[in-house]
Amino acid sequence: MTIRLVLAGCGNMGYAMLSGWLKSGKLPPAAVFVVEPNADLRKRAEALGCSAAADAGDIPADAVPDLVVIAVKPQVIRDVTAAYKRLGDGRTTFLSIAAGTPVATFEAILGDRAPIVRCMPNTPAAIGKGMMVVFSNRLVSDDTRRFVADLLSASGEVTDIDDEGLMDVVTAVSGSGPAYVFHFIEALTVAAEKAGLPAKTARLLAMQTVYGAASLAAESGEEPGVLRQQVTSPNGTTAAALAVLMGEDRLTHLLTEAVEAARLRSIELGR
Ligand SMILES: NC(=O)C1=CN([C@@H]2O[C@H](COP(=O)(O)OP(=O)(O)OC[C@H]3O[C@@H](n4cnc5c(N)ncnc54)[C@H](OP(=O)(O)O)[C@@H]3O)[C@@H](O)[C@H]2O)C=CC1
Ligand SMILES: O=C(O)[C@@H]1CCC=N1
Repeated sequence: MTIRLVLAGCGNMGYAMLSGWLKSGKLPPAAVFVVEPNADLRKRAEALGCSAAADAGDIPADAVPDLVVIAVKPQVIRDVTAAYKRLGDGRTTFLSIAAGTPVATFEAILGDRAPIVRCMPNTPAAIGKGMMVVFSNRLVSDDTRRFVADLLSASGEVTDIDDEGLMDVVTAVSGSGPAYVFHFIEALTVAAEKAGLPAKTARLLAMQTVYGAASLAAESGEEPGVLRQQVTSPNGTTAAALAVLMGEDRLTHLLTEAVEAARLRSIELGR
């Protein structure tokens, strides 16, 4: 079958996206060629029905994929991208998910004919519940934008931005954000255990509470603040807890600091 998509890097995020695409049926596994040096990760991709190789040099020489997805660490991005220079003649679109790395870095390597899309996904993409934020260079045609948006929509919500400078804060909010929520689950579990619940029950309550609350916020169409007030009886238990979290805007300050730390790191990674 014709290779339509090359995935360079099938680690945490590359695999999450690949799984979402294949599950949706938008892409047949046989149309995907994975380049990944780690043998175990190659096997994992092959188990999905994709072809895989350790090196970009193993891609059939006559292959002209619609899309090359660059899903490697920002630290190796230049070397990895250079291996695909032959595909920079305008027929193949490049989609990078690397934190920090600007479109200009790819343009400098691939030349001035390559359509380049920069996307910031997150790991819930693996189950079709990701958040994908997309910035495209001027060579990406409307047709290609639609094609990429359709593919990415298999992984969850897709939104465009036209100011690339905002990608660092996007990364700090939705790219890294699932880790903040996972840590919240961990922290609530610890608090529940410290207050006397058995470990298994503590974990179940923390997990289902976050899942249920996020689902209610997404599905009810109600503002989070209104939903919060619906839980908070006057002078009740929730009010007592919220006085700790919201007093002096504690949690908001903490998250503002965390997002700023991630944003600054994203800028550093792009240098
Ligand atoms: N994880 C996340 O939640 C998110 C990650 N991202 C971005 O996604 C990118 C990948 O991150 P993540 O998946 O977490 O990282 P991983 O380390 O899990 O995956 C990257 C994979 O690329 C492999 N690799 C190294 N060199 C090459 C090469 N020359 N060709 C092909 N593959 C290669 C690595 O192998 P080896 O380990 O052997 O070097 C590794 O398996 C990063 O740029 C990150 O900023 C974006 C949004 C969210
Ligand atoms: O931690 C990181 O750098 C990557 C980018 C966003 C999520 N993970």
